[in-house]
Amino acid sequence: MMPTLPFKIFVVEDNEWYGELLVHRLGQNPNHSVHRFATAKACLEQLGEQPDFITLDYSLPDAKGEQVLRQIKERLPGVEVLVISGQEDVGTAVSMLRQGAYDYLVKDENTLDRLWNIVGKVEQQARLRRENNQLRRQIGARYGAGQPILGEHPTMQHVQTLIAKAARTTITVSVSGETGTGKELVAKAIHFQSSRATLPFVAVNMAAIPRELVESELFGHEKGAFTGAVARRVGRLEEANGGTLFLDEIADLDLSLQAKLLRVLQEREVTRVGGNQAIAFDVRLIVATHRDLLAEVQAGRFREDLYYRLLGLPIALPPLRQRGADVLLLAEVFVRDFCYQNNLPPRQLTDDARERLRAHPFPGNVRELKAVVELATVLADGDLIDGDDLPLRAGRATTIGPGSQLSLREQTTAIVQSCLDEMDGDVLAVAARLHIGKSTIYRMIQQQELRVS
Ligand SMILES: Nc1ncnc2c1ncn2[C@@H]1O[C@H](COP(=O)(O)OP(=O)(O)OP(=O)(O)O)[C@@H](O)[C@H]1O
Repeated sequence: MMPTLPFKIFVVEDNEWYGELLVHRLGQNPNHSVHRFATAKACLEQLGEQPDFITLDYSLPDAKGEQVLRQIKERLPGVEVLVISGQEDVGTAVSMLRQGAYDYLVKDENTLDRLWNIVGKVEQQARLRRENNQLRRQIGARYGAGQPILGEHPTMQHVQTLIAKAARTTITVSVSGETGTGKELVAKAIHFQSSRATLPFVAVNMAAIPRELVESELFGHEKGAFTGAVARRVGRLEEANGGTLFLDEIADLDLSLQAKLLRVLQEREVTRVGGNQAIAFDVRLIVATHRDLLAEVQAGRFREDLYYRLLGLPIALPPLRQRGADVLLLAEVFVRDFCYQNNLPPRQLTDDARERLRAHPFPGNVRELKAVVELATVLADGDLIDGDDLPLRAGRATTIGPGSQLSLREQTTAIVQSCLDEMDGDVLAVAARLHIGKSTIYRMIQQQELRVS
């Protein structure tokens, strides 16, 4: 049985006698916590208290009902607002209901009874919603939504700190890192640690959708908008409403669509393809890319204005080969989980297997490591997983030198990093050894190209 939280009601009514009457009636339910405000301003200032229900007098001394309702709905879209008016006016009633009011009552001898019934109904709906949310949270935690991000390397600890900070607000987050470094996992972690955890998490991979379909996938379309649009389709943005939209491989978005996305994000309204009605939405945006987005901007392939709109809080995931002993920690957890899920007796990595894992560059990062150790677990004959059981392919060359497939910039970073590691993070000594400016090294550290353990 879930605990019953008090049902918080705000009564906004400037007539003191009538306001107290409402407070008294609503306070007869011991589970109600009722507060009265005589002005719109006083109520709006206290919205941070997250009321569950608001009764709003249409004619307040400092604002009209429409204005107050709009401001309440902008800040707390989920709260139900009941408008109470001194006189019957069908036009006003319709307009308030259109703006999202729950109901419209005229002050008469039946108001208190009708109010009591309405509050009872809203309270029951809110309780069911809370229970539903709690169950979804539990299911989410059990079935992967709350999958932990493993890693003890300082760079990964820093990532964890940034995730926790990002989760506290709705700031846009841009995650970067090579393929398989865990960008989607980070996006999910932010979502499931945030207050939106029980609302949708919608992931869209820009690289996976045919170019001509991206627009309707994101923004939706009306029936008949184009050949093949046989029915109306809600876009992914609308689908994510209230929750989080994760746009993976954002650098693959066409320039023309970049302009449209920017407009939609700025206006917080989307119009389906072939439609003419703007639909307001509220989503937290997380974007990811394995490319250097700034370089894409410089090359003219990504709009600068969109880049700044999306940058928000940047989280850079280091490649697995730069996470030291994390590779072993991850490997052991993957082996243990795989054995458990497949009813196999527990299996251990031999020293030889551990050494080979440490030495492998893992161009496919954590995804590759997981596949490798899971296959090795299947291939191993006994309780031990030996080096020869590991299907390690000669991956992308990461060595430094003329034959390397790394870019000049990546090779430079690798050289400076290895010197930094060797010299225990002594920037001045590294600068002297490599004949480069210390500020260059500090800048690379600040931009998280280098790490100092
Ligand atoms: N730190 C980690 N701890 C545990 N599992 C991880 C970690 N990082 C990645 N994984 C796992 O590795 C796999 C790949 O992760 P994910 O899909 O998040 O990577 P990605 O960077 O989004 O990849 P891509 O660039 O190809 O889209 C997933 O199975 C994920 O659960």
